[in-house]
Amino acid sequence: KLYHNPSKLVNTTYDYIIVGAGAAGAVVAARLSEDPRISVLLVEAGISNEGIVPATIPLLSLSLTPNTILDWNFTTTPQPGLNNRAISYPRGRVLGGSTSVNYMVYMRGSAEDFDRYASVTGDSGWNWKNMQQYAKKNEKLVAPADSHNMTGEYIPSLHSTSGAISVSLSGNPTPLDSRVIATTQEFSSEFPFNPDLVGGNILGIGWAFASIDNGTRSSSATGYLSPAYGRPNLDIVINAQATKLEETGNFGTIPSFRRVLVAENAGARHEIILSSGAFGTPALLQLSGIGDSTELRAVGVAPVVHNPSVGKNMSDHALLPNVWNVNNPDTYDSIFRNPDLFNASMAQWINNRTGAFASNIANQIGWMRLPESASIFRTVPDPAAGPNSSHFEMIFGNFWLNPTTPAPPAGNFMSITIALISPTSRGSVQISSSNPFIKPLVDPKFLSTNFDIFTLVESVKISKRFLTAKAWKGYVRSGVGELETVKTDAEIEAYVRKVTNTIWHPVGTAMMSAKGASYGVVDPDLKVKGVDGLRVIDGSVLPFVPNAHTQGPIYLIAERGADLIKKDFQAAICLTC
Ligand SMILES: Cc1cc2nc3c(=O)[nH]c(=O)nc-3n(C[C@H](O)[C@H](O)[C@H](O)COP(=O)(O)OP(=O)(O)OC[C@H]3O[C@@H](n4cnc5c(N)ncnc54)[C@H](O)[C@@H]3O)c2cc1C
Repeated sequence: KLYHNPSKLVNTTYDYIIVGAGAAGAVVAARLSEDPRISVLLVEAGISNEGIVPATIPLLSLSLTPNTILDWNFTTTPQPGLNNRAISYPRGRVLGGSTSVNYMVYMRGSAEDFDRYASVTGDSGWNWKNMQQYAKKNEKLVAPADSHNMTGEYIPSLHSTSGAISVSLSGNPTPLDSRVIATTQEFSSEFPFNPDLVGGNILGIGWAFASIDNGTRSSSATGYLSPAYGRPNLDIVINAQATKLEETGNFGTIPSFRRVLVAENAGARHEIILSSGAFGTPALLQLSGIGDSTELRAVGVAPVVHNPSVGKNMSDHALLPNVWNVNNPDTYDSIFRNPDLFNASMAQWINNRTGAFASNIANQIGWMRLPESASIFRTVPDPAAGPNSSHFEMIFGNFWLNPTTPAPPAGNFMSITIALISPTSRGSVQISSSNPFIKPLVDPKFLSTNFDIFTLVESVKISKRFLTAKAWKGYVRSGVGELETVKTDAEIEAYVRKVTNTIWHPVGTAMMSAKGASYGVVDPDLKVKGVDGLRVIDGSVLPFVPNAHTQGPIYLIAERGADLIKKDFQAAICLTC
């Protein structure tokens, strides 16, 4: 049952309470409630996704954040690496969490990402091979909105057609498509074509998948929660911000936390699962006395469990929007600017779910490495997950793809927006008050290392080289702003620091580590270290940001997390059976 107000909840005790209905929380709620013996409460601070039409139209995802009712509206602390700019940092606050407002690019990560998670946690269950069973439960490959023949754009055997989230190739061709692919042929050694970006081998440029079903967003709310709504053992409460977890006793010498404050007190017989995302989860742990004791005392929170790793180790993909003027009116800029074209695109989408509105931001993306001879490797070890993982991503947008700077009133554009995939900067999320309604300080420490700035500087030169292929002759006119004029490394660095922002993929703030490790927040089974009755299942457990837009890997983590809980539940009831 869906409750709109936490004070109306009839039950106050459940087997499991999940805090946060985003990518991960929705998966866990749906999977646990498949078992009719398990009662589940899913608590979500935001509103329902039902009836929010722009959130269903893929291209309008650009309008959903920042600073809307669907967004937590975080802002970073001033970032020295970005000339002290404080940048807005959207997070979904709605059923489906950030999957209801995101740009829908869908990947799983590189095989090496998951193998590294397995090796740093000492749990082979996180390795790529084992995680493919969860990829199968998550992905449902469907036809693109325009039903075009997909031959050559993907490898069918790498995909699942039976999972919960609908995934498709772009259903709207753009003038960039043939040019990007022709460049992979002309410059095949530097920019090789990748025949399928989802299968774990991510290097190269290929066709992008998106969580889109028949021209409509597929989110954790539509893919996981909607089919579970009628279950009598699942309650969902929205407009309900959890403000604190309460200590309920102890298990041996360690404290138990099985109650959560959501207007009323709600208690869990088995566990509370924090799925509040990379900002919400560490904040809730800290508000509940789990964190660095000195830092907690400084803001008036009584420490219960000293764990200095809570809120630390944040990593994210910094985003560098490189935009060029092009000689073609057929870019999305025209649609956004011209009410007649906008209305025609909307009418087409309403009529048959096709056209520009049925697609997301990019039809092709590329995953690139710095050359092995790059001078940075003389002083810095390669931070990538392995030799088949990337240092940066190229996102090819048929428009002004710069989320933080509005497009000018005239002109047509293309973007090669760069995401820094293997950053070495690490930031933090830290409450500044014991008041749960005061937002935590979010400090990603963007571009605070030599490796990060080196990589983005090189990526500008590499992107410019990409556009020297024959396919772009007569198409690209000039770089926008300083992009056109910067030449020396110092000039490019100044440009990078001026325009870089984020692609909103924060992870690591409640990172998992091996059992018994002296750092980390959760064990490999996602249970909070030094605490009984509490797990974290969301992006915050990932120790390194993956080679992917993060929803896919987080869906997979959540599928396995739900499996781990179900096994423990079975074991617990068998003690008494
Ligand atoms: C604008 C934007 C664009 C993006 N584009 C892409 C993309 O194209 N492809 C991709 O793969 N990824 C993308 N991402 C990232 C991706 O969506 C996230 O990595 C993923 O959704 C994170 O999953 P999560 O479960 O950790 O957190 P979330 O999905 O953010 O869910 C956390 C949930 O917890 C709720 N919550 C938080 N605190 C509390 C509390 N105290 N009480 C109750 N509820 C609480 C939140 O409201 C939210 O619903 C994008 C993100 C954003 C913001």
